[in-house]
This record gives sequence, structure tokens and C-alpha cells, in this order.
Amino acid sequence: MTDHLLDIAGLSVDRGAGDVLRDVRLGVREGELAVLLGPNGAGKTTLLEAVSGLVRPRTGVVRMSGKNVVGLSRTGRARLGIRHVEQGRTVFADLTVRENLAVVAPARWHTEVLELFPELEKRLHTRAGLLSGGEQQMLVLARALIGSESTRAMPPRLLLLDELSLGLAPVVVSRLLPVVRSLTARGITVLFVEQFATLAVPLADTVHVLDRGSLVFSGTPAELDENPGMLHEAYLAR
Ligand SMILES: Nc1ncnc2c1ncn2[C@@H]1O[C@H](COP(=O)(O)OP(=O)(O)OP(=O)(O)O)[C@@H](O)[C@H]1O
Repeated sequence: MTDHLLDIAGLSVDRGAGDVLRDVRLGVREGELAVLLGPNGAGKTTLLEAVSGLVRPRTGVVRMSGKNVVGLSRTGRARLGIRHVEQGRTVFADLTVRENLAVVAPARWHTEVLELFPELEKRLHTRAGLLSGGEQQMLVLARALIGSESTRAMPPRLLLLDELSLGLAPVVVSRLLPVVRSLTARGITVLFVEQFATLAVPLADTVHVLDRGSLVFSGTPAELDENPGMLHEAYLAR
């Protein structure tokens, strides 16, 4: 037994032109913030997709609380508390903040999550398209946290975030990432892919680095710092 909420072992994924993930072993402990780094095309998105059920592995196991979820549908995994915010996820620009939340769940479910986002609470009746880029991503995050009628799980147990900060200025990202960090204090385990490695690493408990489909480093931010070659790998093309 391990204290891992998420345990991946022997994971290989072929997206049609050979393996893009090769024999990956990675564990995420309950309540931790884990960041996944690596150059473009390394397989970061694919790894998150294999956990949430968007892609089917060629081989390997993905265990959530000890249960292998590989054979489960996306909804089945969501019911176990796996929530995936995919890359490029956006808001409904013509709907208000409140309406954007109501699309996923009734208003009585909104209260708890809005406590995390005072910016959104103040602008419930504003059209989402008028929010700043950072506020729009907070709304995306808020929707993911609320969950839906089909999953009925608030909060999620494991939140997978794929480049939430895409297109945002560093100053905005530096406001968004502490919000992500604060989720772990509420018992949510987070595995996230982040392009702003220099901002994300200091906030993380654990750093994983993928390179061309293979996991080449797992350790603490301090251990990453002690490894200049790996640091270069992790930050490559960033
Ligand atoms: N839908 C798809 N069909 C076929 N191949 C894909 C698909 N999505 C990704 N790939 C390939 O899988 C490999 C890994 O891509 P992936 O998007 O997982 O990497 P990444 O590390 O997230 O990259 P980035 O940082 O650019 O988002 C790449 O070679 C990519 O071309």
C-alpha cells in the first residue's frame, strides 16, 4: 500500500504514430500539489488525458485510491472525484458569471466555491466575456470545482489542470497560482501542467518532468534545483 491518491504504473499511450508515453510511473500523494513539466510534445496533456479517460492507454494501470480506473468511463472516473480542466477550456462569453456556474450546477451549490473567488462573487451579474483573462480562468476553475449533476462531487478529490494560464500575463498567473495552491488546504489533490515553470515550481510539493514520453525526474522543488541539467530540461522551450 502507498499513501498515493493517484498511482500510475507502466503507462504507455500510442496516439496512432507510436508511443507518446513510455512506461511512465508516477504517484501523487493525497493533498499535494504536483506540477508536471516538460518541453512541447513531451506528453503532458496525454498523461492527464489518460488519467481522466480521454485516451485509452496501450498498457499500464491508473489507480485512484487503489482502484484501477483504466476500464472506467469518464463519468465513472468523475464519480470517483477525478476532475479534468482541459487545455483551452473557456467560459460562455454571453452568459453572466452566475449563468456560467448555473450551466453546471444549481445555485445552492455555488456558495462554497465562490468563497474561494471573491473577484467572481462581486461580479455575478457581469457577462463573462467582460471579465479579465485571469478572472475568466477563475470562472473555469470555479465551474470545475462545483462539479455537475452527473458527478455530484464537490469538491473533487483529484483536480487535473492543463495550462490554465495559457495566454495570460505572468502578473495574472501569479494571482491565479496561489488560488490553485489554496485548494490543497481544502483537501483537493492537484496535478497540473503549467507553462510558467518558474512561478509554479516554488508553489509545488512535487515536480515531475517528462521528456519525449518518459518520466525523467520526480522530486521536490529543492531536489530539482540541485539538478541543473534537469532544470534545463524542465524549462526547455519555455
Ligand atoms: N489527438 C492526437 N492525435 C494524435 N497525436 C496526438 C494527439 N494529441 C497529441 N498527439 C501527439 O502526442 C505527443 C504528445 O503530445 P501532448 O499534447 O501530450 O504533449 P504536451 O507535452 O502536452 O505538449 P504541449 O506542451 O505542446 O501542450 C505529440 O507528439 C503530439 O503530436
